[in-house]
Amino acid sequence: MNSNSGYNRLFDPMAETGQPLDFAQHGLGQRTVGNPFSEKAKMSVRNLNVYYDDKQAIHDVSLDINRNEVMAMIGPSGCGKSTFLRCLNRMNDTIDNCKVEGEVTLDEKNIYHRKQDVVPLRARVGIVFQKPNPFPKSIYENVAYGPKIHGLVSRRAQLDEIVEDSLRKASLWDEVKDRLFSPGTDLSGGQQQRLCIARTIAVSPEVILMDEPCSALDPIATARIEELMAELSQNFTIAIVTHSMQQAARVSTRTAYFHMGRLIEVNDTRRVFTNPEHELTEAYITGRFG
Ligand SMILES: Nc1ncnc2c1ncn2[C@@H]1O[C@H](COP(=O)(O)OP(=O)(O)OP(=O)(O)O)[C@@H](O)[C@H]1O
Repeated sequence: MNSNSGYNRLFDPMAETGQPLDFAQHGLGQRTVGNPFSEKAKMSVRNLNVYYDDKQAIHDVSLDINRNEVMAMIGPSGCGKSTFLRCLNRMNDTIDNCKVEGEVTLDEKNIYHRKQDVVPLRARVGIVFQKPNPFPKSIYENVAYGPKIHGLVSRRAQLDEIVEDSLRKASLWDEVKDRLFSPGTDLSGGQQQRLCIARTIAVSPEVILMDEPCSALDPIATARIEELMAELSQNFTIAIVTHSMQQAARVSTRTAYFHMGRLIEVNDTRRVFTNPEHELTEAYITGRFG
């Protein structure tokens, strides 16, 4: 990749003009490089634009997320990763000043269709947040709540089975099996995050969204969650936003690089971290900005 003044300016877009970089002027952001599309898509996003009041946070993003893959979303702070992720299960609907345009499909059905009920949608596309947020209820109730409200069980024995199975899949069962009726909030941060993952799994989602799920955790708890992601990807489709490039490299099969609301590059994770196609991706992964 050549070094020239235009290229160098990309590393510090504010430096010369004091204005955000004009992507059109640099011929950037007109088209995502790499492989944003796939024939095995579980979810497809087309021409997504997202605004907070008049400010545009996502610009014309199109991307497919495959069945049983772990897709990592990376990029500098404020580039729109979380906004994009929240569009995948309409969590942005809960933000008053947020407007979403474009199409997002799950198994080829538009999730923004006016007849789409968001409650079953969010059971099919679950989300785990940055900060573990167990309900102020017992460990058991945290996991049992979703299956109960979604009417997935009719008998107590069935519920017990789902709770145990979900806690096992979240790699937490052995640590909590003797204290299922103590408060979820008494667990350590890492255990609470695994409890939140168990809660998400309990309603049999097809896709799990994770928004920086390890940022509040220590390295040991982080390693547990990362191992878990590899196991979960055998049964679920996972999209994860992470600030940690090491984490993206460790857990994901494909990586999407966002920059100032644009999707710059999507490629196999190994390719992104060893031989990125776009100069902006290269600048980011080599630590020249972000
Ligand atoms: N509720 C909101 N109201 C107004 N602007 C918002 C809101 N949420 C996000 N934004 C803006 O939208 C842009 C994208 O934010 P977003 O949180 O999606 O980025 P991000 O890449 O996830 O950032 P970070 O890595 O810092 O979490 C930013 O400019 C942010 O300030």
